[in-house]
Amino acid sequence: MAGSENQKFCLQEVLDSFQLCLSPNKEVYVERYLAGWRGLVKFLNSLGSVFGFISKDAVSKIQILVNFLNSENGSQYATVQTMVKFELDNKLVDVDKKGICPESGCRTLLRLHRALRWLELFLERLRTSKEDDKTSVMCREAYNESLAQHHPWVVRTAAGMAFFALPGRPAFFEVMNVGPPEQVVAILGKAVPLISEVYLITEELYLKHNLLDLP
Ligand SMILES: CCCCCCCC/C=C\CCCCCCCC(=O)N[C@@H](COP(=O)(O)O)[C@H](O)/C=C/CCCCCCCCCCCCC
Repeated sequence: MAGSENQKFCLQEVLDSFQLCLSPNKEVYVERYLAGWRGLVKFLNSLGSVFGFISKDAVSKIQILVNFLNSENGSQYATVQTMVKFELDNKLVDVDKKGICPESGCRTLLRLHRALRWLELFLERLRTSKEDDKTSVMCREAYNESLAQHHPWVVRTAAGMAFFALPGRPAFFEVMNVGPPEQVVAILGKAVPLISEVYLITEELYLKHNLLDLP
């Protein structure tokens, strides 16, 4: 993973990772899920240092999960489903909010899972946007509908300031490195349902085990 966040962004790679992260029986492979996030972090890094605090947080959460994957219990972290079962069975999750296991796999993945909902909402807005629509507005609306509800004022304020630094839609599409706008829209048309499916599978699993508000 070293240095991979600084390589050139490729949306197709991100799409492939999220596609490959679903097993035939709809389990979510953690390694592929994280590969998708690493690709997104590359994109964020290419937008400039103003997004550094966001990228740093995402990288640290990816790293926590990579450490679990590389640990002696690594095989239990192969899919989100096996991770949830393993951590719950072994009381490694702070379900009673007592401050134990503050960095469990379940709570760490939950943070990325909530961010995936932001991504889904943002990409859907981008897909249906017009040439002079503002990416900062699309990003803020998607954030307010999702992640913002889980962030304290100070994080919401910092995020809100960073959104102003987003490039306009044409420059944004260029950084996406996919081709002309019609091609960007077409690839987004594939990406959004895929991301939505991964999100829904994880959401249902977390809901079933009452894990959606882990501290
Ligand atoms: C396909 C190309 C277009 C889209 C590319 C999007 C690239 C986005 C890449 C990464 C997204 C960042 C994911 C952020 C994860 C945040 C997890 C989180 O909620 N962390 C907070 C809570 O953690 P704990 O304290 O409980 O451990 C933490 O406090 C957050 C700190 C940083 C601020 C997060 C703000 C997130 C704003 C949404 C992302 C905006 C990116 C804009 C780029 C288009």
